[in-house]
Amino acid sequence: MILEKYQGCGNDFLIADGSRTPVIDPQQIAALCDRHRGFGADGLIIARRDPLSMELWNQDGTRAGMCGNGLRCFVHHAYRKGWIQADRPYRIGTGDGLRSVWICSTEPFICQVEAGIPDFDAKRMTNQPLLPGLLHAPFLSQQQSCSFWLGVPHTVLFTADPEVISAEQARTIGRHPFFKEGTNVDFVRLKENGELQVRTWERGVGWTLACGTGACASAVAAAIFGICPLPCKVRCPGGLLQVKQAPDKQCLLTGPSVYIGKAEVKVCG
Ligand SMILES: N[C@H](CCC[C@H](N)C(=O)O)C(=O)O
Repeated sequence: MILEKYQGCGNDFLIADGSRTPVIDPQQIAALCDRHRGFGADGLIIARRDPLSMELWNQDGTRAGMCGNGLRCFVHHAYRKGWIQADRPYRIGTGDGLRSVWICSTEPFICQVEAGIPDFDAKRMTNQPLLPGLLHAPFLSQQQSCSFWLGVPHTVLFTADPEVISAEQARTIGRHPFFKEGTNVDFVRLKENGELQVRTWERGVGWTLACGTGACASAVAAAIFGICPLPCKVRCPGGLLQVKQAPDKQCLLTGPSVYIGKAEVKVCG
């Protein structure tokens, strides 16, 4: 099996061609993504040409419906393979529905993707009976935060310094039983230069250098709380992403991606 590696702002993915890849199980995916005993990546994407679609697996072998940076890396891969051209938009199937994508430039490779329409229905996030309105997880009562679906579950917390949060603190929120499928957790601060600083603890991974849907969720939450308007720039530990929102509320994520190289691996079934 051939694996090709890409990264978008340091969120890195192994991409396997779905038409040639043998069936790989979650344990094999976790082994390939292991940073010490495998190739190392935040996730593995099974890419298909006909119809254009991607399937995302997290580093720990769990499945996720959507991934903003993974979709940007998929677009880069599809362009390199000649599956798509740079002159028009395409629709890509994901586990959370179809998404439009546009290539902005090829050297460096920059594309814009639809990350998702925020869904504020609390029932997507929790089975707990709640009052209508923006979901604020009750166990986070001391912090300015909200939880909603944006392709995958997100909880955005505004904090004085995202860098000082421990993995333990983040994991406690991300795996809290209040959330029926867990949640990605985005720690956010408005910088003096107007950018949003975002550090994301991802479900199935841990801290990542960037999270595309997390950048969008953070920007949407910042606009709701009146912290900064959209469009905005999101500074992740691994680079800069741009987020805007279309009139239909679809979040549009723009950023760079880099092709790293390929590896051949024998998967024993
Ligand atoms: N890194 C991704 C999100 C992956 C989602 C995953 N960690 C989950 O929800 O299980 C992004 O750029 O949007």
